[in-house]
Amino acid sequence: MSPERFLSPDTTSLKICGVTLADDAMRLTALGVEALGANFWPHSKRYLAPERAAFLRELEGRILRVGVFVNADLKLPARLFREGYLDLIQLHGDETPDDVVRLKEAGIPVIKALGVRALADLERASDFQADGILLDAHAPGVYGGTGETIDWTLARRFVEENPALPVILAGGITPDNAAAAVSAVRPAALDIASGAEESPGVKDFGKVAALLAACGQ
Ligand SMILES: O=C(O)c1ccccc1NCC(=O)[C@H](O)[C@H](O)COP(=O)(O)O
Repeated sequence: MSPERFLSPDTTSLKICGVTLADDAMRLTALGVEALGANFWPHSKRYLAPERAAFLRELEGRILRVGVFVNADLKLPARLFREGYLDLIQLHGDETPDDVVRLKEAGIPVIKALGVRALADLERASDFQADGILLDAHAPGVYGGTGETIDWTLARRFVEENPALPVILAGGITPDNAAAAVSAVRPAALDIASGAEESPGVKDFGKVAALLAACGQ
């Protein structure tokens, strides 16, 4: 799976975020999940230390491997991309438009996450020359993985007003509301952490199967 295919608006792809275990990554791949997220922010409940991430290299070409970073020194995502751990970088903190440009100039595909409370938060999207924008709950200090939903009406309007911009919808998506999220927002992808796990960093494959079905797979 290439970043371009994952971000294509033709269908809604599924990204399961916060993977910490090699076995979970293999099972997601075997089930045909398009993308997994590995969280390299040390304060996350789903933190994956780079020295424990070797399993990601074995999955090259079989599932899109997305690295989640929060206010990191950009040398870390650049190194993990260059060394074949990752296919796409997700900046999920207070990164600037220049941070995105620096990674893009190094040939690294990037998506930028925005915490959404109101229309003004969405207006920041045009500052970033990212390959896609991820809309998540606004979560000061925690940054993500909260299980809180965002206003899907605002998200749908954002998708309609930016037809050339891949939009990934996150925040509080579960097997119970995923199909409704797809039909209300029609994003390029759904991104799910807490709604796909039995405990932080440990995936629940009954939930994953239901989420795949909700995305029409
Ligand atoms: O999941 C985390 O712990 C996390 C912490 C800090 C930044 C980002 C984080 N997760 C990134 C994701 O892409 C999640 O899928 C997204 O925030 C949605 O989470 P959830 O509402 O639990 O599905």
